Amino acid sequence: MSTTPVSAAAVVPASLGELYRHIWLHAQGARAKFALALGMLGGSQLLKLGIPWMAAQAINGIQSAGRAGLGPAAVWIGAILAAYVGCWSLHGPARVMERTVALRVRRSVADALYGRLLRAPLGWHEQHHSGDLQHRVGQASNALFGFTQNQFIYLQNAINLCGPVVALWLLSPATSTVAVVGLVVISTVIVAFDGALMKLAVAENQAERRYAARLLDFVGNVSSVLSLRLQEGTRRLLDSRLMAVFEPLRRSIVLNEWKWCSVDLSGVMLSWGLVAVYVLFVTPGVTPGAGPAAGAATGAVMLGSLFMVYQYAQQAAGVLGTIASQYQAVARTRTDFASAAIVLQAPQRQAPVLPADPGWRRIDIQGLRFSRPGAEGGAEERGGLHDVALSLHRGERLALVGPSGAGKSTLLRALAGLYEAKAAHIAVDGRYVDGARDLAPVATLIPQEAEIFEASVRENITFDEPVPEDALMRAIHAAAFDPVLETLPGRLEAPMAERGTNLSGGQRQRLALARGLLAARHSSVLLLDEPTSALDSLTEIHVHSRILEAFPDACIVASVHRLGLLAHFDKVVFMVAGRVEDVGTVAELVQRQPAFAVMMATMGPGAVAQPASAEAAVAG
Ligand SMILES: Nc1ncnc2c1ncn2[C@@H]1O[C@H](COP(=O)(O)OP(=O)(O)OP(=O)(O)O)[C@@H](O)[C@H]1O
Repeated sequence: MSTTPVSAAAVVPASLGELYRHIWLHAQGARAKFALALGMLGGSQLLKLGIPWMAAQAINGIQSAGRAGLGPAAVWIGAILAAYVGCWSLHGPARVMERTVALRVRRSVADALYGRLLRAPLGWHEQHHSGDLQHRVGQASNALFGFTQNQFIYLQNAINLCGPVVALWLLSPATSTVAVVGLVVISTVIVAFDGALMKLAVAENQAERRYAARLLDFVGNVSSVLSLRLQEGTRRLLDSRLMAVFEPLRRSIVLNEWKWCSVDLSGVMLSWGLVAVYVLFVTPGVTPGAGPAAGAATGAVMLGSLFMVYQYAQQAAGVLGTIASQYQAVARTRTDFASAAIVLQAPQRQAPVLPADPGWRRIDIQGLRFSRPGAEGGAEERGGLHDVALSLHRGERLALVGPSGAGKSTLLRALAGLYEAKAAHIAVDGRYVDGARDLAPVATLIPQEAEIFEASVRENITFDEPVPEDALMRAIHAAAFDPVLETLPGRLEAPMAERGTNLSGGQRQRLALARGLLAARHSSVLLLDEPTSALDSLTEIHVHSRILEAFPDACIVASVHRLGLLAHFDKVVFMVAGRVEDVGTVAELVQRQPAFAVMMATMGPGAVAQPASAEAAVAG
């Protein structure tokens, strides 16, 4: 997990077009099913639109013919029931199909975002909090999932809005015109409210991610919080982050009430206004489909027709409420999905260029340069690599030595392709490989961090990849985890606690090392970034001999702090401030590099540390 601050990049809500583009993209394999579902849902809604008209026929029939109208009315009522059955036989299966596609979309989005995170360079990850990124992946995939499975609502709203307007037009163009004007005015008000609400939602999402990231930091590092008695301090910090979420939330709560009040009042005014327009301006008895012109003779308004106008007016006004609520949900979806933008725009590591040739004998790296994002070109460029040159020979063991911060881990990460080098010339067996800047295809980096997951020992090592049992046992042996395994009930199936808290620090590191060595079994370059730092000196020497034994033909490049280990290495690569100062045997470097000589004198085999000279060595 990175400890750099949460990214606070501005978020622009995703457009509707973008949402639909992503649905289309991620519904691959089920696009026809999705289109069919939408067609069926539309059909069901259109069928439903005819129901008020059928009801009007039944009521008008009874009003005109009295008891004699009961028979035809019963037929219309039967038709209404049949229409409902028809609606459901389309709607039900279509909803199941629509939601199934939504599940597929969610899976595909979550996988695509995770994939992009995995292809982003490590340097990019170091600038983004893992809790923030995790929140973004969950929020964006859930947002698109919800949007996909709610298409029926949007379709239903569109039809319910247009349908009554068309029906009213057939009944009375004047009423329909008033309805359209009213709907446009109310929609404008809704859009204005939601524009403001969306801005608040962006601020709320950002604050929410900062809160989630901090919570993850504290819960994930609970042992430091408890042992350093940081309970109160962490509670205060978390509370302040939560209050930052509440600030935009409180404002949107108030704005929301204003919005709903306006929508509700204007809806009621619209539906009764339409009934009034119909009664005042439409001549009774000329209503199309109103049945016998009994009303025309008396000048009375036909009840069924009035009921129909009221129903359609209610439907149009009622749908506004639904649209207002859906529009708000869509606005939220646009904002939530936009939180994936950082992941979608993350730089992606180049595909490996170096051929994964297992037969190489010598690799020469020259002019390797790396800059940390944001640090490029500074007068005192910190944390970079400067024109590093290194030759790797098959079967050779190289120890990277240098004061803390010299760039040993940075070099190993750049060689493994986790950091993207700005420039490098790589030649394999004397042949320059155009475009190659790292050794990723032939190398495996085993990191220092012993990240243990809540899973069995086997799962922690293999990550559920099918692996031959003997390869697994060889990796466990090389990492010297076998004596620990003997003591675990259930052995390979023994459960590990989150972060491996049921193991000692050194045991955790050996378990993680076994995972690394298994992953490296086909690699010809092994990059070790102090994966044995938590072991006591004797165990560390023991583990190193086993690793060298297990990889006799590989080139091993290891960052070494305990200089007692140097006897296991052929050469020392001495680094200071991001540069390789010298390469040679221990004896040669003691002669040529005074700083190295001081380190050997104070920390080498048999040395007794002298604080003054140790300081000189660290100052490098
Ligand atoms: N994520 C980062 N962002 C910015 N600077 C960093 C980052 N990681 C390391 N650095 C800087 O890069 C330089 C080299 O760090 P690196 O970890 O490679 O040193 P090292 O030689 O491996 O040190 P150590 O022996 O203490 O592990 C240091 O100045 C360090 O502060």
